[in-house]
Amino acid sequence: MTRDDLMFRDGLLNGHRILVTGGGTGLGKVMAEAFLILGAEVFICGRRGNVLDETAEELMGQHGGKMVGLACDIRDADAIDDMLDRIWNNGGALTGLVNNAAGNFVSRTQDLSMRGFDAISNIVFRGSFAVTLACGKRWIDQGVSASVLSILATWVWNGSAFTVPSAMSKAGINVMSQSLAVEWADKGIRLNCIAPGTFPTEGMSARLRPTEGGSAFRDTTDYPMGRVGRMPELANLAAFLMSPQAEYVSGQTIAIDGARYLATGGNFSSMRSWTDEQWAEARQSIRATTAKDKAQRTA
Ligand SMILES: CCC/C=C/C(=O)SCCNC(=O)CCNC(=O)[C@H](O)C(C)(C)COP(=O)([O-])OP(=O)([O-])OC[C@H]1O[C@@H](n2cnc3c(N)ncnc32)[C@H](O)[C@@H]1OP(=O)([O-])[O-]
Ligand SMILES: NC(=O)C1=CN([C@@H]2O[C@H](COP(=O)(O)OP(=O)(O)OC[C@H]3O[C@@H](n4cnc5c(N)ncnc54)[C@H](OP(=O)(O)O)[C@@H]3O)[C@@H](O)[C@H]2O)C=CC1
Repeated sequence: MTRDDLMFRDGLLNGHRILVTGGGTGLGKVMAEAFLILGAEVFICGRRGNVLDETAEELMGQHGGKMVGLACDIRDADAIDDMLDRIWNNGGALTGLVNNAAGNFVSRTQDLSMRGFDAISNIVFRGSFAVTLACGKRWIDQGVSASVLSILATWVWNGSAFTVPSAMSKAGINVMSQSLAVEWADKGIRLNCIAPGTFPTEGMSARLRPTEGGSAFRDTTDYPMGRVGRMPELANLAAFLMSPQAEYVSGQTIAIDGARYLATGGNFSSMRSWTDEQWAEARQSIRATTAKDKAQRTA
């Protein structure tokens, strides 16, 4: 992304300190980059320390500023507290949190074990709540104003076949955000959500279109605009919601999907025609991706 991709003035986020969970890759990385360009000090967390370090180095090399990678598994409340202590003790309070980290894979629901359900919901539902709560307690104690942005999916409105644990978890975070927007409004804490349509990333393609390799998302015939999302489009919306100029916006969930959800539902219902063999192939491919990523985890 270049400076010209952003619609905001220089220094829009000067003085802000923002944590992006899952900020080492994909959408989180792009949002972290936009915040960095606009002057924020940015913290990114994830379980693969090397990925975080590479991202922080790459983006500071391109744009200057300060980005810090912190290895942390958001399923672990103690690890979250340690991470926040390190941030708070090195320069003060966060002023923003982006709940972006997620786990997901396509599966027929009858093929899921409870551990499979937990693998997703403990990151998306429990993990996002845990980080929001840990930050919220600190902000309320110290009287700090802050903005929380959670990255959902359009299926919070219509569900999503074959990604049921993710749909349930994202819907939960949607309701959390609406609830806390009211409960914490007089503390100066705002909560909003973005429901992105398709923004191709390695992490998502490998788990949601596991058998298509590089050809996933090349066919955009059922996309009303004839294309998938462009990363700077998402980054601009995120920067707007994180900026103090958006102070009166709270409790909202904004779709950015080129009207696809309105046209087609925007989810995975076409997988109803998959055979047992296709599901077995998908599962094998997803497992191989998870094993490769696990080998790099440091948290
Ligand atoms: C429009 C697009 C919207 C995008 C949304 C996104 O979120 S994109 C974001 C995409 N990015 C990411 O997802 C990034 C992060 N993702 C990850 O870390 C992994 O993909 C994770 C979510 C599996 C968690 O890892 P982990 O180390 O916690 O998990 P583990 O390996 O220990 O397995 C735990 C259980 O899950 C079971 N199970 C696993 N696969 C399948 C399957 N295909 N089928 C059925 N079950 C499956 C496995 O069998 C086991 O249960 P068992 O057998 O013991 O009863
Ligand atoms: N790409 C798309 O089209 C869409 C994406 N989304 C949402 O956007 C967000 C980003 O997805 P995307 O960029 O595509 O996928 P990625 O797989 O690139 O991003 C997920 C990130 O979350 C991190 N993460 C996963 N589990 C944990 C954990 N327990 N603790 C800390 N970090 C964790 C991963 O790092 P690590 O494995 O190192 O921990 C990774 O950096 C997700 O919330 C996703 O649901 C929503 C709609 C569409």
